[in-house]
Amino acid sequence: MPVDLFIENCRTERGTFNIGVDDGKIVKITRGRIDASERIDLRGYHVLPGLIDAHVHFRDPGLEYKEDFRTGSMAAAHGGFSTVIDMPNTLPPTDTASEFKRKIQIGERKSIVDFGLHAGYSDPSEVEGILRLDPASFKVFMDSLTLDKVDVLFRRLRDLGSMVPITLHCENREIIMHYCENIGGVEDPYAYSMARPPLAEEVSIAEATALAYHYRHPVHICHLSTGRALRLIEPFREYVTCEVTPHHLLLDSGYLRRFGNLAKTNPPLRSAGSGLSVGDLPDIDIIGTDHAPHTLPEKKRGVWEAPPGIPNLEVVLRVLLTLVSEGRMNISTIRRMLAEGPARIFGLGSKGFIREGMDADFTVVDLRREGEIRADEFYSRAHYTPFEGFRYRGDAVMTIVRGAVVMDDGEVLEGRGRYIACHNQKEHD
Ligand SMILES: NC(=O)N[C@@H](CC(=O)O)C(=O)O
Ligand SMILES: [Zn+2]
Ligand SMILES: [Zn+2]
Repeated sequence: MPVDLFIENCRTERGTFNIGVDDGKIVKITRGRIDASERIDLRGYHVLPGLIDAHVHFRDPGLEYKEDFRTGSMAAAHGGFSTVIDMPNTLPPTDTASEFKRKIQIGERKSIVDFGLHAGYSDPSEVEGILRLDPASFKVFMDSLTLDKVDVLFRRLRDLGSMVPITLHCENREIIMHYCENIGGVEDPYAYSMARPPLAEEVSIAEATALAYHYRHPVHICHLSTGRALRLIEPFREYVTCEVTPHHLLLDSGYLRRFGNLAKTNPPLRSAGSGLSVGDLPDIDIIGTDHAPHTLPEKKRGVWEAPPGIPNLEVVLRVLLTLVSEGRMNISTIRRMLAEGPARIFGLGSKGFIREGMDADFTVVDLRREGEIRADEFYSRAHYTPFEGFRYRGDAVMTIVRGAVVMDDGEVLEGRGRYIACHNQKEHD
């Protein structure tokens, strides 16, 4: 009985194999041949497990004018991602069981790649109903929620016997408000950065790690922005995982001079030398894009009114592969931080690895393909990036989701993304 698809000459870091795919799953990894209805020859390319971006904001529902599940998932496919995990700060927030269910339906109708969902949190009585819908985590913005409410979430999850992680945006609200008062609305992007100093992140991380340690509950810290923040996490690695974005890894506050609000993001880009660098990657669990699209008119507002956020789905892999081509990074780091790591932390049991029985998700890259990053070529609705003009060497040439090609040679095709139940084995029906 022929399988659906036979993918040959899949070069990976562990050697070159042929892969048999049937019903969306990897059914055979072999050096031999398999009878199949369809064939793809990947000679000359490098094959990664389908990449997973655990930190995207698709703005759907409620803010679709910025991005929606269709445009965001097309940007994901174009950027080489076969799975994303979407954040809950939509309108209304995805912090009730009914809103969570609604977003599953929106995603299954519009997404061309697979997706998980981070739940929001406000009412403790919603937690149990949301848990039944298999969220990747509960996301809390520490710059907008008081600690007593965060403590109630830890207690609720403990009482319900759940080990679903709590994902945190770590900036301390009181420190920010205090620094804002002292700076008083100066119309300069640097002033905005000074109002959200590294100290606000460090204090919030201290709170987060203390809660994780006290409750012995997994905590995932988003978009670390300084080396000091990374060192604060060190003693708590048993319970705490962390993420870095491409902009906090490679850009610094100097970019604000040239890009202004287009480089405005929370936490802010840090001064050269205090941020994170490629040398820190072994101590960091995952790379997340924090794909946070806004419109150009919104970004043209004043420094204090323009919304913070940078769209990175169509930038991150090109930037990382360029580091690989420069010998500053090993391609296995991409596999660890953009596939294995997110799958492990967020319980995507059928994804993250090229193994028999796993979903047939693949990101195919051409390590030699060169080009220049241009926001006007993005599938995202957000046509801006502080990486504008970045000359890259290495790009995604094919994205495969459960055996279906959703991007081929840079062109995004049709696709049917599926909601992925996290932290348990049952497929979401
Ligand atoms: N990172 C940002 O600056 N903005 C994010 C929110 C967030 O991740 O904090 C957004 O949703 O726009
Ligand atoms: Zn955040
Ligand atoms: Zn975010």
